[in-house]
Amino acid sequence: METLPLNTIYVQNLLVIINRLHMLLHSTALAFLFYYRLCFFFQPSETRESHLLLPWLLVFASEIILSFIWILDQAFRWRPVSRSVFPERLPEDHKLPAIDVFICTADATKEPTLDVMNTVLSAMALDYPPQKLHVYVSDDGGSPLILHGVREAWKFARWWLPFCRRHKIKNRCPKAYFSALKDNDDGDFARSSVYMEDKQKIKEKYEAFKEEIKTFRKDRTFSRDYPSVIEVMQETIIDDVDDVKMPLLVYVSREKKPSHPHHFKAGALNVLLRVSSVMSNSPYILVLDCDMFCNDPTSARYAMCFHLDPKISSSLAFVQFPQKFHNISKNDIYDSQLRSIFTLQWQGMDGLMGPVISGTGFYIKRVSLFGNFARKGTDLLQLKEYFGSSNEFIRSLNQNYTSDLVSGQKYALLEEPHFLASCNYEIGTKWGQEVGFSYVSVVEDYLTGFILNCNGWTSVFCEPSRPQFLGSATTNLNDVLIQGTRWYSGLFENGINRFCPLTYGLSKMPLLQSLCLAWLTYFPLYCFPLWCFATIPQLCLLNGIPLYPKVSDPFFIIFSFIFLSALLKHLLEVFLTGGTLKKWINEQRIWMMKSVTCHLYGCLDALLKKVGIREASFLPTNKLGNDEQTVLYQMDKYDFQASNIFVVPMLALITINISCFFGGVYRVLLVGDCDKMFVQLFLAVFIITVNYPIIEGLMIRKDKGRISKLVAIPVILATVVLLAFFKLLGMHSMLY
Ligand SMILES: O=c1ccn([C@@H]2O[C@H](COP(=O)(O)OP(=O)(O)O[C@H]3O[C@H](CO)[C@@H](O)[C@H](O)[C@H]3O)[C@@H](O)[C@H]2O)c(=O)[nH]1
Ligand SMILES: [Mn+2]
Repeated sequence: METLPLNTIYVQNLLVIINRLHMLLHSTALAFLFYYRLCFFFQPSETRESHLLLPWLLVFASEIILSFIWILDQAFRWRPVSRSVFPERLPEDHKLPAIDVFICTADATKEPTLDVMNTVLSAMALDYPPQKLHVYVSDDGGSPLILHGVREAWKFARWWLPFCRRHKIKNRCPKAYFSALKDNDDGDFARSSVYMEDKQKIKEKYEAFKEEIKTFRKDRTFSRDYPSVIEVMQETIIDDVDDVKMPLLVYVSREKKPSHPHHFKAGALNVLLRVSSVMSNSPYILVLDCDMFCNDPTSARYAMCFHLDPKISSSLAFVQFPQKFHNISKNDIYDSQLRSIFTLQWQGMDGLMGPVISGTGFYIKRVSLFGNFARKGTDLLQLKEYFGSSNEFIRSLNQNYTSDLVSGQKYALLEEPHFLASCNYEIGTKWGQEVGFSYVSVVEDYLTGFILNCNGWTSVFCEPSRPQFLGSATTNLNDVLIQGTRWYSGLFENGINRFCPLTYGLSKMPLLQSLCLAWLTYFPLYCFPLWCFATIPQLCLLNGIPLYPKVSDPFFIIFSFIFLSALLKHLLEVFLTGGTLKKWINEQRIWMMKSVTCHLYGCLDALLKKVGIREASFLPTNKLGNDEQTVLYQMDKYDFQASNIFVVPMLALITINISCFFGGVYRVLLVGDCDKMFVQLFLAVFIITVNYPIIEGLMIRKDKGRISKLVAIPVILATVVLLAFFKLLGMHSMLY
């Protein structure tokens, strides 16, 4: 029936009440804390407990930054919602709009060809009319391996797609399907012998396909200089598969020149955006990272439940599915799943203007990426300044456009796509600025989403219980921190450039939405308070300088309340999203580890980029599982075989905390001022306890992931020497 809604939205009322109550209590306590600090600074200096101002200033600055990030974070908790969809109410297949799928790959050594092809196959097998589905593979490495892989995937798909359709297979990524332990995916057909026969046959085909990809060898040339290659897979093979309806499959490797910036993934997506315009020109686009396979074929229909909903569709830019990963361990020591973002914060934004783009797993409306071109009118010259000089592309902006390339089956005529995929095409145009995915930041996903919000576009977050997409998360410390450095650099950079959410953003969207976006750009600033809290109170403890109220002071209650309220709220959120006590501790731990390392490097990188000392870079993550590392991760053992720039700060900080704790206890026993120094003693104990795995990694573990003594001993010695020096300095300054 026409009148039944395609989707519904619920406000999570209980959570709203809990959140707002907590906001009220916590912010009141924060107000008291500020009052306490300010009183100290306005005291006449003779009556002050401590003569040294600098440590107080640093600790207060840290408290200000933490409170600032906390306030921004509350915007996510203001109005969390959830949604459900009714795909069975969608119009008939022939009325559904077409979809282009963009799959990006960049590096055939880090992104195994077979896995990329599994993603391609899972996308081709989406439950959607095949003639309305067009899959484009962007290969940023220009690798013959990938091209060969795509050709083979096309051949295998002629078997795979009918098999999936015939038996209504849920798991349409062949690798995942064949490696599923139980046959729970076989559905109603599990016992039919026809199915079992078919399964055996397709398994053989898959093995042959795997073999074909494995044995293909071509010397990889690591050149950054090659012309574009575009190949449309065609129905040339007439074998024993009869008349299979196949989606379009296109391989695109854009032109690359060393002299020409290629803008990483955003650049690749923009090329696909243009090339696809003159081929299939579908109104909706699904973007996938090469490792994000479709775990469930229904996502396209689910997305259409929003895009075709007349109540929201006119301003709706995209439907975002959560990033989920197939390689997450139970306790997830690195929080590789980004729990808070995908189970909490995106629901929160969904209740406002909608989540930002998460890079992969979103269905976006093509026109939303074209900026405000509609307002520029139809002046051809102006349009060319905007979109570049391809007449064919500009014709494609017209909704009724049908490409000669596809409709006439004239795949040989690929001149226009090559022109659109060339290095020079974008020169002098608005691509990467006002049109397409943004080049301003390496986190093109965040910034493109931000700009969409600024232009008034909204989004929705769709999170069915069965994950629609599954990718590979980084699961060793080094990769986690390198990836983090790239993200936090990219995010923080957007807080200090002209797209600052609190200035530019605030003038263009509702307050709460801009606060969420501001949280995303400013949370890398955690590095400052966490470095301060791991050093300043400890050094002061060593020298008997109090920074916090005495236990007998009423303000002690305020500080304890804030500490407990933050921890318990986090614990509650972990529990409510299906986590355990262990998961909670692990999140606290990795938060500390990340804050003192990759948050710091990310912020520094962004600052250096701003003054022009550093260039943007994008190291794709490793999607090849390393067995040893995977075992460590599965056993909840931190893999400290990481770069020294990450391990050294952690070691130094834990050394400071341990030494200052013992030094502090000794001093307190000698002087008898435990009342005054209690908070600082407690803080050191807390940090040591949370970071216990570092001590274990150094003293107890014997496996490959332990901390190497060769690195540790010099760091510890140097830290202790510095501390002794500092202690002497402190005594000196107290005497005089
Ligand atoms: O020059 C490049 C670099 C990367 N990629 C592709 O971009 C995708 C994401 O790269 P990945 O190495 O997996 O980085 P992640 O940090 O895991 O990616 C997350 O963060 C990115 C922003 O930093 C988003 O673009 C991604 O969608 C999001 O999953 C992969 O498919 C790559 O092949 C390119 O196409 N060209
Ligand atoms: Mn990835």
